[in-house]
Amino acid sequence: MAHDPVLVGTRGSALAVTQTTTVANALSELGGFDVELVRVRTEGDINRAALSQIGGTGVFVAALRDSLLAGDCDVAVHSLKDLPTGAADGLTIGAIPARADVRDALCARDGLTLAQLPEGAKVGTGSPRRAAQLRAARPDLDVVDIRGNVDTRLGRVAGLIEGAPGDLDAVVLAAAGLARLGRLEMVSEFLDPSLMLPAPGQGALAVECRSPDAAEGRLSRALAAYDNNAARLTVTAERALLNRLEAGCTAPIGALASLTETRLHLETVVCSDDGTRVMRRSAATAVLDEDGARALGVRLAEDLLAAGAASLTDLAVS
Ligand SMILES: NCc1[nH]cc(CCC(=O)O)c1CC(=O)O
Repeated sequence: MAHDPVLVGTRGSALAVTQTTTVANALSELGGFDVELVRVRTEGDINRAALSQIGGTGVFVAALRDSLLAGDCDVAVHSLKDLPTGAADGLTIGAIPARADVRDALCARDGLTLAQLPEGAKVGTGSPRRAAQLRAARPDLDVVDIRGNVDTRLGRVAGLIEGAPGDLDAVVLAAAGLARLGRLEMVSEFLDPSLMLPAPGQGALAVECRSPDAAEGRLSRALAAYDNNAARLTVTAERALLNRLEAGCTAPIGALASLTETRLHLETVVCSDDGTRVMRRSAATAVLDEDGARALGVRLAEDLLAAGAASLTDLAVS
């Protein structure tokens, strides 16, 4: 070998390894280099306490970033929705590949849809955003707070996974994660974004690298070729909105941008935790570059704040 392999950092969960393998193979193909996976154990994987007690989902990201900065890996692959919106010193997002299905999916017993779930049905989710929108759509549901990886969650649904003692009627998970794990057959309904607006960045991956490495060399060429313009613009708008609201990935906030040939459109929802109050807004721009996307997100966030969004949930707004 003329060159060392490019080291690709990943969390150890089945979903993370699947995602990272896809990314590593694509980069290898585009850049004509060998790749090697580096598994990084994160505090979020080791400590099963409530995420809010150990510093939010940022704990999944911090160890990967440390590993990048220490030179233990050359790129790290994250689920974009788990990546805090603030910049990390010395690091940059080198590529955002084409986005997978952005929707949330209901995985219910007996193939039931949301409308078909019986009154008072128990639906599991660990996400305040999903909980609030579920309650808004079906105030009678018993929304149960759950944690764990995708298979653990699916195992909580009665009769869904053989041998698992299901105690819930349904769970809500990201369609993208289920697809990557080959678990789409568990889905009883793909939830329309008009009912369940996804998390900012849902369905997208981020390939993070050291800032200088994004600018030159074999890795930068592969990253630039792997980057997808529609994914980058939509995710940039969604994250700019979240950032301006100074909210993290655990806030009851949904956002989804879409790109046509002439416009970038952004829709958002802010909910009270109990789902009794819901504020939905949208905006669009004809400026189809990253600055335009960022400006759109900021403008829509400010529109929300002016309309009193901070009274719905705990936004640390300035
Ligand atoms: N917070 C966990 C997480 N982070 C990314 C995904 C997979 C889907 C995606 O890439 O958005 C999931 C699982 C889920 O929400 O069901």
